[in-house]
Formats: sequence, structure tokens, C-alpha cells
Amino acid sequence: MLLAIDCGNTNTVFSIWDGTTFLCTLRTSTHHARTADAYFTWYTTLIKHYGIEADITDVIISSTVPRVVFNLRVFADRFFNCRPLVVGKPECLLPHAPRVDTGTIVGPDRLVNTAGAYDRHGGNLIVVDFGTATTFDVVDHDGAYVGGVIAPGVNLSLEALHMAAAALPHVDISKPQNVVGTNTVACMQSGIFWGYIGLVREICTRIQAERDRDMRIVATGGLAPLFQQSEELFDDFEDDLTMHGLTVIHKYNKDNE
Ligand SMILES: Nc1ncnc2c1ncn2[C@@H]1O[C@H](COP(=O)(O)OP(=O)(O)O)[C@@H](O)[C@H]1O
Ligand SMILES: CC(C)(COP(=O)(O)O)[C@@H](O)C(=O)NCCC(=O)O
Ligand SMILES: [K+]
Repeated sequence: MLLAIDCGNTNTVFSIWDGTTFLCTLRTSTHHARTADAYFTWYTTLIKHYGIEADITDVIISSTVPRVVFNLRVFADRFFNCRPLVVGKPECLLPHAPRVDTGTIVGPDRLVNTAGAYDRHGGNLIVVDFGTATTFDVVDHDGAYVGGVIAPGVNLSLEALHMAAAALPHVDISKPQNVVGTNTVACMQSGIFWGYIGLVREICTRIQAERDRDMRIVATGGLAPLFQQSEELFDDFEDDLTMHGLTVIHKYNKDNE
């Protein structure tokens, strides 16, 4: 069985793939100082709680935080006796090499989303991932990542307002009733919510115009449904896109060993 690990700047997600389905998905905050032993304690507690019997033989890691990889490697080696595949490292093959400026290190999450989305939908895609940052990944006709857009994430934007302005509180995102807010919280939610609707729509329209073609827009990340409910910005929403991409890259490496 495969243990797929996706470390974002905010959250780290573990999923167990039995070759057909994901048996479970476990989530913790990303913290570079967490030790291999701490990962194992957390992991075993939860799979016991869910009554899952998993015989992990392989581990694949995608991490936007380079410092966490060391402890995750130790975790894989010590508890599963395996050498993990780490997306972005030279020994981890990709189904399609990215075409970007020389010397650019593309976020591994973006390479994984590209592989997952191409496997499900074919080429000419825009993948929108609502994480710490909101990323737009452009997938060419042949499945290669060819660039994209990085925008501040929804929660990051709200947090930035709170951090920088003494009178602005911490608020959670939600869809405001009106554009014109009649209290501070409603004003902030309106700025972020409607501003984000505009950001997503404008960026996708401009990518399609720049590339002179229609492209399927695939969204992932917990906040995508909030925006989709309001405006139908995306053709598809796939919560498990990054995890699916990890299984695709793992299989590709197995098949090409
Ligand atoms: N369903 C949700 N509702 C509200 N906030 C969410 C939801 N899912 C994720 N978030 C928040 O969105 C931000 C990005 O989360 P996540 O997608 O895990 O980011 P990353 O992959 O960069 O670690 C975090 O601040 C997280 O708390
Ligand atoms: C843009 C990102 C910060 C997004 O990370 P996330 O929101 O998933 O934590 C990450 O993909 C990254 O660090 N990228 C490196 C630069 C690039 O992709 O061009
Ligand atoms: K992400």
C-alpha cells in the first residue's frame, strides 16, 4: 500500500492508497520541527481509531516546505523500511517535464496537481488550488506544466488586513449577503470574497486569451466550493486532486523502474 503525503505551507495531509481507493485521509498542521516519532504516534493513533489495517510498502512525498522533508524521510525509513519518493528530486520521474525558465524550481504541489489533472482530463487545463497561496497551473496539450499564476491565499489576505490595520479584527471567510457591508466584518468579507471572484475570473479569462484556446478549469482546495456555489467559476471541483496526482506519479515511477 502507498502512503501519499502532501505538505502545504499550512497543512500536511496523509492518505493511504490501496491501489483502488483511498482508505483514509489524515490532516495535521505543517510544522518543520515535528519528528519522525511524532508523525508515527499521530499516524498510528488515527488509523487505529478508524480501524484501518494498512501494510505500507511505499511512501511518496510532495512538500512546499523543504525543511519538513528530512523528518518525513526518517519516518518512512524507520517505520516502513522504505525510501520515499520525493517529488521535485531528480530521482523522482515526472510523466511530463515542466517547460519553464531555466533554474526555476516549480512548487512540487503544482507538478502533482498537473499530473493528477492531466490523468483525469487530458491537456489544456487551468488547475486552481486554494491553499496558503492560490495557484493557477497551466497544463499544456501534452500534459506539461508550462507556468501559471501565484496569488495570495484567501486566509492569508484576510490575515494580512488584520495584521496590518490596528482596527481590523480576525475574520473568517464567508459569502456576504451584499457587496456593500454595513459593519467592519461584512466590509472585510466583501472585499475578499468579491475581490477573489474577480481575481479568479480575470486570471482564467486572461490565460485563455493569452493561449488563444478554451481550457478546462479544474479547482481543488477546501475553499473552492464556497466560490463555486456563488458563480460557477470552474468546470470541475476535485477535493482529492493532489492525492490523485501523487498516485499517478508513484505509478509512473514504478512502471519505469
Ligand atoms: N473548508 C475550509 N473552510 C475554511 N477554510 C479552509 C477550508 N479548507 C482549508 N481552509 C483554510 O485554507 C487555508 C489553506 O489550507 P490548505 O489547503 O490546507 O493549504 P496548504 O495546502 O497550503 O497547506 C488554510 O488557512 C486552511 O485553514
Ligand atoms: C506557490 C506555493 C507557495 C503554493 O504552496 P501552498 O499554498 O500549497 O502551500 C508553492 O507551490 C511554492 O512554494 N512554489 C514555488 C514557486 C513556484 O511554484 O514557481
Ligand atoms: K496546496
